[in-house]
Amino acid sequence: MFQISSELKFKVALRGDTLLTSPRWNKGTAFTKQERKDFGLTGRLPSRINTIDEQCERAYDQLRSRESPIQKNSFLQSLKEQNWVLYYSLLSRHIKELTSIIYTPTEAEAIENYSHLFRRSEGMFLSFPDQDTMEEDFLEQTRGKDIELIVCTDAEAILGIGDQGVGISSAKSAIYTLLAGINPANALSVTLDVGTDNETLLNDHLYVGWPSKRVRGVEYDKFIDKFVQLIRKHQPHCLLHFEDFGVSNAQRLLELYRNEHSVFNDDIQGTGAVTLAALMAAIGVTKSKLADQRYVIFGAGSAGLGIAKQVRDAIILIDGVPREEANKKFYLVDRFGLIKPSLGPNKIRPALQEFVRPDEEWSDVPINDAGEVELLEVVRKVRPTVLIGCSTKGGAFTERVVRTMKEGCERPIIFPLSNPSHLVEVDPKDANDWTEGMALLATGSPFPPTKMPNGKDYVIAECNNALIYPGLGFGSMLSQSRQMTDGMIIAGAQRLAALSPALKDPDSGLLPDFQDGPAANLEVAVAVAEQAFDEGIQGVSWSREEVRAKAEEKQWKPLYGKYEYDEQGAK
Ligand SMILES: NC(=O)c1ccc[n+]([C@@H]2O[C@H](COP(=O)([O-])OP(=O)(O)OC[C@H]3O[C@@H](n4cnc5c(N)ncnc54)[C@H](O)[C@@H]3O)[C@@H](O)[C@H]2O)c1
Ligand SMILES: O=C(O)C[C@H](O)C(=O)O
Ligand SMILES: [Mg+2]
Repeated sequence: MFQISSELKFKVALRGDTLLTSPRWNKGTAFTKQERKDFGLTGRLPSRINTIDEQCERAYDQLRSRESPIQKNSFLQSLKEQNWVLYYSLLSRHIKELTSIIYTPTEAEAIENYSHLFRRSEGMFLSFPDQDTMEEDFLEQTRGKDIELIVCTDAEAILGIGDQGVGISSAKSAIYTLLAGINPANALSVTLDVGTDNETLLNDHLYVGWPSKRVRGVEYDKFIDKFVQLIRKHQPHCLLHFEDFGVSNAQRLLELYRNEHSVFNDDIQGTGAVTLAALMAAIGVTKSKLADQRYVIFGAGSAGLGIAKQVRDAIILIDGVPREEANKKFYLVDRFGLIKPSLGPNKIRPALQEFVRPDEEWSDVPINDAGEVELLEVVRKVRPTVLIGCSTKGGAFTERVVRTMKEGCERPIIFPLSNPSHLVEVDPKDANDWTEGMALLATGSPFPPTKMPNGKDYVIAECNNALIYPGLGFGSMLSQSRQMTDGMIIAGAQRLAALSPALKDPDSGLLPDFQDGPAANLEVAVAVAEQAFDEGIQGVSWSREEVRAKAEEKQWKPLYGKYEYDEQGAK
């Protein structure tokens, strides 16, 4: 339980209703008698003074009275708008249960219904038609603030549910606070509204975003560039986290900006890192090496390519395999089947080039009516030891695919990572049954444990980038590195893999449980910051030995401090 710390003291300049309606400073019934007097609250609050424990108990009771996950999500969203300490304190007490409510999978439903559930805006909205005032609008909200983190999205590829216009995903930023202790006052989520191609939204008169087709091409690039340059100018030290951009922009934008600023693409790098950690744990169980695996990746979008590159880089670094040879261990399959040259340039993004398989290799393999090599045929020929799904195609790993894979290897490593839950490529229970309990499994959304043939529970690891991106980001913010390098990301993944419960008990989950997300992300952050020192790119004056202490000291905790009224104080 959190204690009220007598050490935390704040000078606050808000009074009365403005204080009660500030989620950052509001304490509700926890304001002390003295504070009520000093801040003009005595007549505005009922008499009894509650502790944070009592407030959490009340809020949890109210939450439980909501039946469906989306109702609970709305309740928690309101709570966040009222009182940050109470919101994060409640989440911290029930991390596993409530992460699935504020984040994956329930957030998908909240995002899809964003315009209808809309009550109060959160974060920043920068809309294409208002780009002339972008700088003023940005400064209006950020002037005088120390913004350490900006999570931005253009919402073209939200989870696996596609283009959601301004269906904001502020949960990513909340997870930074919950799992890595980023001060919510120093974080900002930004929606870059460049329109939407989602017809349902365009035809919905309650849609709150800019009701226009998506801007693309040069105009889009200029708009994004204006935003990035604004950040470089006014918040040069902040981490810029890109989330859920469309496949044609995600990798491109990352490459464009990653050497200029501390930029991070979660779907590419966060997913690559958490999947690498889960794979390291899996090969720890099978006592093999990353370089010994044959990888089939189904869905060659941001996540699929991010995973391929991350694992390939680890094979080079850890197993000492040359790049060309490492590339050959991967088989990428997308909506047009196996990625091979005869698909033509329109179906192969330039970023995929390194992983294109030669046509000759497949001349003896059956093709479908469209001339494509389907997943089942790839699995038959390759006999993969690792099968990863990030395709948004629920159920794509059919019984035949899974059983065929099992024929080719003793312990198939199967990670159906598409979110939300209904898009999972295979239900882990089925994958477990079809492989007689031999599969090593991890999913993107949370799933309950499944039974092994011996009656034991098998824990399904949640291989979601939330288990690592808060730590990666925190490590970079802590060390004030101007870049998030590949070395920093691999260091974070290795640290997470070392925490795998499966290394002690092979029937345990491949990754730490989400309940342990804060501890895991702290370890990741420490590893990342230490690596920044090793690479000599830290921007701080303290030493590498102090990393852990500095990390612990910097973490924001959901605690009420003592307030003193001061006209020059915080607002
Ligand atoms: N577990 C995690 O941490 C995590 C992280 C990122 C993404 N994801 C999930 O992975 C999925 C993809 O995300 P993304 O960011 O890469 O999206 P994306 O749009 O960049 O990529 C999706 C890819 O899947 C392909 N695809 C679509 N339909 C297909 C089909 N029927 N068969 C084969 N391929 C098909 C698309 O052509 C595209 O290349 C989403 O469901 C997302 O929620 C999970
Ligand atoms: O948001 C998530 O749950 C993970 C990932 O970023 C995704 O796009 O699915
Ligand atoms: Mg994402």
